[in-house]
Amino acid sequence: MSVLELATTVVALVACIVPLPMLVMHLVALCFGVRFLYKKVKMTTDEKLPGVSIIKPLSGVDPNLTINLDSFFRLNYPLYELLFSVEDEKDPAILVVNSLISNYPRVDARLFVGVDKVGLNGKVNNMMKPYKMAKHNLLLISDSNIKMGEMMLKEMVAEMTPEVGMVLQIPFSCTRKGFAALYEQMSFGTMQARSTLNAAAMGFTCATGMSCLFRRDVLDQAGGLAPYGKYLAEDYFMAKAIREQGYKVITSPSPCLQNSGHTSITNFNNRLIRWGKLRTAMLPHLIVLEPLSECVFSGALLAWAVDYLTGFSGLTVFLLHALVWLLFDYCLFCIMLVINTCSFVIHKGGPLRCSKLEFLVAWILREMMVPYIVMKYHIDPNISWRGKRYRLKWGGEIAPSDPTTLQQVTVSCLLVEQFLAFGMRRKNSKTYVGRRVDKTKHLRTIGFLKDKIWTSFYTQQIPSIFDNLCRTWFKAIKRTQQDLAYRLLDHFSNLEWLQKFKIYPSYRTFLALQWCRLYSSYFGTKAGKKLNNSFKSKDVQGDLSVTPPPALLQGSLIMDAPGDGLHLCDNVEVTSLGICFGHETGDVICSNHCDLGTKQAEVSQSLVEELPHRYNWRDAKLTAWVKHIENECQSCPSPSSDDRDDTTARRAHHHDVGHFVYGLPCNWGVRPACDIPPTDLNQLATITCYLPEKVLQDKHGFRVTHLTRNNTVVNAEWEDGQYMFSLEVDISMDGQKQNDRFTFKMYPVTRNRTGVYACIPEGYKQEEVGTCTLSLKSVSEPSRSTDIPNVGKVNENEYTNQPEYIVLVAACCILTAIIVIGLIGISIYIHRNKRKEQDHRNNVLETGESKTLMNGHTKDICGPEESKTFLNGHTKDICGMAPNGHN
Ligand SMILES: CCCCCCCC/C=C\CCCCCCCC(=O)N[C@@H](CO[C@@H]1OC[C@@H](O)[C@H](O)[C@H]1O)[C@H](O)/C=C/CCCCCCCCCCCCC
Ligand SMILES: O=c1ccn([C@@H]2O[C@H](COP(=O)(O)OP(=O)(O)O)[C@@H](O)[C@H]2O)c(=O)[nH]1
Repeated sequence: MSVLELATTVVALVACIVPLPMLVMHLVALCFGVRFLYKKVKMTTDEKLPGVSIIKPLSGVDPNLTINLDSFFRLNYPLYELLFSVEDEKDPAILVVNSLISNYPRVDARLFVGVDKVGLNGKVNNMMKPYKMAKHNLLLISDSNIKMGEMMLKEMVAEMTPEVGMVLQIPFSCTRKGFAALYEQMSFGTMQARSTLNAAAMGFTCATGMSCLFRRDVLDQAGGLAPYGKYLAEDYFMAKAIREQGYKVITSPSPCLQNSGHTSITNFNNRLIRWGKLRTAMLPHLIVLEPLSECVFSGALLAWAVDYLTGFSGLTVFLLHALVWLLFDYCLFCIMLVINTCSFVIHKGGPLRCSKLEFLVAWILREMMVPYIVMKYHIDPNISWRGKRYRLKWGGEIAPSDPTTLQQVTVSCLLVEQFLAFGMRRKNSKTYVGRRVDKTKHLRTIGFLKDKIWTSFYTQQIPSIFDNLCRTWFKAIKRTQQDLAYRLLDHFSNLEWLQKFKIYPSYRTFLALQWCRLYSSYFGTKAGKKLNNSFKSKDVQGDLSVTPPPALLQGSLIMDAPGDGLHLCDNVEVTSLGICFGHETGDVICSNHCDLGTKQAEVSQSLVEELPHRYNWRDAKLTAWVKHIENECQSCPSPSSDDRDDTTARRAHHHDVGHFVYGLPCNWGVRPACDIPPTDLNQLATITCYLPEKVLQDKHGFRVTHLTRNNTVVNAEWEDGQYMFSLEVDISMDGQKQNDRFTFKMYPVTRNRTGVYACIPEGYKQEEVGTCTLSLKSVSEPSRSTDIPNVGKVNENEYTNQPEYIVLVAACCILTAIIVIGLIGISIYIHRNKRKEQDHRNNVLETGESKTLMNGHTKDICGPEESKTFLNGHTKDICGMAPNGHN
């Protein structure tokens, strides 16, 4: 046996052992899980309970934020205070918190705005103010996406015995609608639960800071909260410090229920990738241990080892291993559902909320994702978290990340916006950068203007690509669109030159987003990168991020090819247009931003007629069109006197004229309307208000009224340049105000909530607005049982018939089929090779090439068994074949 063979055999033997600790881990998780999660907690009487300060660091809103925060106002605990904190005064979460605080005047709750920067970790910075101001010694840090059961705080405090310094909740998640939510819950209920339960059983510090209660004085002895700002996994290091003070860190039997309103598989995988990066940076041995603790890797290793050592089919071993693993995971998941998720009623051995098939599909999908996730978190040390980017160092400390902080992203958007608005001309040259890329499929150059004008992107054929990229981009910086829009809006408002465009304030947000969309898709392309580089090249003078240098402002420009805006958003149609005139001084005056008002339909029509020709315009046609617009603009009233500069306009030459055309929502002048799709009882309803752009431009407030009960459920007032919302407790903002519409979520839908609604802007009468009706999809209410309230009950069909789910099932089936076929193919190939080898050996024997055999030399022909036969002088059955070729 060669050294290599020997080494391989040793590795194979070790590989055979790997599943054993995993088997132990599975068993420990099951046994400990049953014993631990079902244990009866000894509660202290209310009078003896210590006060608790609950810190809720918030950053942005999601559809479930109101329900999640609301659960903290309803805790069954005698003495506690709620300390909310946000970094940014423009954070929409402020609206949610304020409305809850006013709904629960008897709960001691405060909101802190602004951070105390003690490091790079945004969460720690955000928590510093409440940490300093907390009244009680027991502190509970609880993430924004956590929904708390009424009794959970008591349960956690009950575990806080004198020798304990920190009590953690095992991460789990609420049962929510959709396959992505099942995927998330299944992942927490299997792989993560296995590790955390094992860690708890064996006394490891497996701190997850989503929900952790600790003694402030103990942490203060270790320097307080501030030192943890330098880590991203502050939870792990805080737990470590508490242990080092001689206190125990233990786990509470009630899992922490994450209940984010945005569930998507990609989002969740990105979270896993982020966490994986943190764990392996602070505990490098997990680089090896984590993959080994995954079914796919340990199964593959075992399959190979068994095949190598015994020749037994690796595929069979792999599938059997996966089957056993699946059964363990299934049992653990059932155990984790000990809490009838989110109804907060102990429900022993809770049933699966999905069919076994759905569980299987989610499980297979997760297992198939594992190699991708593991690979991803080893590739890139940069981390994006809630709009901030960090670079991880070994040991767990963080540094500012390489490029693309939010600031830079914003600036890049701005670059595009300037690029779009002003065209891009190299200094002292007639060549426009845009021409270099006009051959790509994303771009078109308006025929005859080619030499002068760089046109915008051709979006007609790729709106969905734009959308996807845009979404990815927003996700990457972990900001809601609304959130980002606020920032951009802010940024835009400060640009003097942009103000000259007189873009309606409410509409700027939309434009900002569209520009960013363009940015994200365009600079993602090869051509875009080139272009981006030329932006940076020294050919271009001036600091583009501030104000365009005069040299760039001269000449023709076009902001958007006529009609392109139409395709960026479903409900947008070109109704407003203006003309920018190049001025002798190099300044740009964009005048005649004409409110087309009643002419809207007419002008839209004329544009629509132009659309087919828009890339083949002749000079004369353009001139005619410009004239037409000018005439239109002269005849319509301007919104304000400084809005027009007709003198300059008329002075300008046509070749200096560029057109900017942008879309306004179709319902510029139409009456306000709303929409509520039919919803099941106890489920989530979506109320969408469609407000005419005019209303938004004039900064009217509006209210959503439940006409059937004559009750206003949402009140939006325009204050300090933004809408301030007062929402009923079961209503939350969707967080995605789109252009002319606002979406609100109502949860849970009760019978009282059904009926007719209207979104009524200030100054409108009820009769002037459209109404919509919240009706129930299914009439029958889910059955109630006495011991298990139906709050957490999920409709049996909840997971089915969803496109995402069906696509995933299909994808899983196809992938599984490919893998199985692939493995079978490999097995057949190996088998055939073995057969060939065998045949070859036999041939060798037959043709007598191996005369050595007769002399008793056996090497190189057969294995040891056959050799023996030969040595014994038997000529039969050598290598399974008689020398004469017969068996
Ligand atoms: C051959 C068998 C070997 C077995 C090896 C076991 C490998 C363990 C595998 C996975 C560990 C999973 C740990 C679960 C935690 C998952 C969540 C997570 O990673 N959270 C981190 C980040 O949390 C967020 O950070 C920002 C903060 O603000 C947020 O609020 C947080 O939620 C968090 O930092 C995690 C810390 C725990 C790391 C310790 C992991 C040690 C696990 C050892 C368990 C081994 C037990 C079995 C031993 C045989
Ligand atoms: O820069 C940040 C990042 C996070 N958080 C808060 O930290 C908590 C955890 O954030 P997230 O849910 O994104 O973390 P995850 O659980 O995904 O690790 C939430 O309450 C956030 O509002 C914050 O205040 N500022």
